[in-house]
Amino acid sequence: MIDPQDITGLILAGGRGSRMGGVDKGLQNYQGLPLALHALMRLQPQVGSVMVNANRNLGAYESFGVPVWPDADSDFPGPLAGFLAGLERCETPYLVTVPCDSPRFPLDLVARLAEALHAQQADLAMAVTREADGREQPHPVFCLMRASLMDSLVAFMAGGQRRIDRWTGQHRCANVLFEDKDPGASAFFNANTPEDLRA
Ligand SMILES: Nc1nc2c(ncn2[C@@H]2O[C@H](COP(=O)(O)OP(=O)(O)OP(=O)(O)O)[C@@H](O)[C@H]2O)c(=O)[nH]1
Ligand SMILES: [Mg+2]
Repeated sequence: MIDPQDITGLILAGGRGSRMGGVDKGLQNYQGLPLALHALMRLQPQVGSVMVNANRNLGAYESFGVPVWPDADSDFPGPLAGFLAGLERCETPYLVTVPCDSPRFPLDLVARLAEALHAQQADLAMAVTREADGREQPHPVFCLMRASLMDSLVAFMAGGQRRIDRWTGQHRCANVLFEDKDPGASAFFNANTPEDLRA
């Protein structure tokens, strides 16, 4: 069993938001509150502590009352840079990431990832959903990992690589299937465009 207190939660809000016109996606309102604040409110009860990874408007994220860490590199190399920023600051044995733009992710996300990681003695666990055509769709930014993977990630990124699936593929990974009762209202819905936000 993994104690939730041994897990640090990280909200990934460090992207360019280019499909949303280059805005800071985590600060865009959804049902009256910033997207990243929705993520924070959902994640906080599931873990021991939470931090935010952001690269712009750091003061706005700090006003949520949790630590905020930017990427070490300021050239937006992708979500793995956020993983690294989190692992560098993580003081617990586990780190779990969620993106800032999925305000309805499951309330038992972390518990189920932790259960699978423990049961399979894996290094990582990630969420997977089933598409309408039966295919399994991984969601690698919903990822629980051992904090000891930091050295591996440093080496991977130092080699100029940035693809999440390439890195996770180097480790023993537990895939956790979340069945959506209503695929039209998926818990893993994410807002990439202004239209997504209004939907
Ligand atoms: N730290 C960090 N996080 C990133 C970076 N790029 C994307 N992310 C995060 O990874 C998650 C998934 O990325 P996307 O949904 O593609 O978001 P995005 O990159 O801001 O948006 P687009 O520019 O439209 O692709 C989001 O939570 C982003 O904040 C980056 O360069 N650094
Ligand atoms: Mg992107």
